[in-house]
Amino acid sequence: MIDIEELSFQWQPQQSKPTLAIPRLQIAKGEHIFLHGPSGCGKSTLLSLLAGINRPTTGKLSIFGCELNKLSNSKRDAFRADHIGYIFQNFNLLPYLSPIDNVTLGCQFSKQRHQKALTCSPSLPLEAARLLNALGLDNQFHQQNVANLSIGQQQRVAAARAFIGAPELIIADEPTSALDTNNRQSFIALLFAQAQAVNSTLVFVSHDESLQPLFNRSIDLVALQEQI
Ligand SMILES: Nc1ncnc2c1ncn2[C@@H]1O[C@H](COP(=O)(O)OP(=O)(O)OP(=O)(O)O)[C@@H](O)[C@H]1O
Repeated sequence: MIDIEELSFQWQPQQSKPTLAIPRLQIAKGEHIFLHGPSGCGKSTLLSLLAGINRPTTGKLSIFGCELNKLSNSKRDAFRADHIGYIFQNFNLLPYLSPIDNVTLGCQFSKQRHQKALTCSPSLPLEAARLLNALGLDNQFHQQNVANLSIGQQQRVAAARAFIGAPELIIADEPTSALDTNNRQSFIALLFAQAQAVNSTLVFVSHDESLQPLFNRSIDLVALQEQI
C-alpha cells in the first residue's frame, strides 16, 4: 500500500512553486493505476519519489509501511532493489548482454529478490527464461544481444527484468509509447497477468488515454494536486 500525505517536492530550493504538491493519495496493494496528466505536470517526478530515487521536500511517503521520506539515500536504494521493479521509457537495458543476463541483473542488488526468484525456478537463468516466455519473448531470442531485438521485444525484456523476484510494486513510465495500438493492448494484458500472479501493485504512466479503461483506477495528476 502506498500512502502519501501533504507531500511536496521541488527540484531547486529557489523554486517559487513546488513541482509537486499532493495533499493525499492512497493506493491499495494489488491495484493497477493509470497515472496521466499533461507533459511537464510531474508524472516522472512522482515516479522517482515512489521509487526512492528522490526524497520528498516535505510530507510523508510511505510504501508498504516503510516511510521513504525518513530513509537515507543508501537505505532507499536497498528498499528499491528489494521491493520495486521499474520499467523505463527507454528500457535502460544493457545492449551487449543477452535478455537472460539483463533479466537476472534485476536480482543482483537484492538477496531478497534473488531468493524469491529461486522459489519459482531452480536457477536465476531458468526463472528469467520463464518470465521472458510468459511476456511473449520466445526461447530463440533469449541468448542474442538485446541491441539486435525489436523495440517490442526489448520492452518484454525490460518488463521481465522488473518482475523477476516478484517485487511488490511495479512502476512503468510510458513503456508502450513506441508500440502500435494492438501491440500496446496485448503487452498490457501480459503485464497485468504477471502483476496478478504475484499480486504486485502497478503504477503505469501513459499519455494514451485509450488505455485507461484497462486499469482499476485512473489518477489525473493535475486534479490530484487541486484537491482540498
Ligand atoms: N532533474 C531535474 N532537474 C530539474 N528540474 C526537473 C528535473 N526533472 C524534471 N524537472 C522539471 O520538473 C517538471 C516536471 O517534469 P516531469 O518530467 O516530472 O513531467 P512529466 O509529467 O513526466 O512530463 P512528460 O509527460 O513530458 O514526460 C518539469 O518542469 C521539468 O522541467
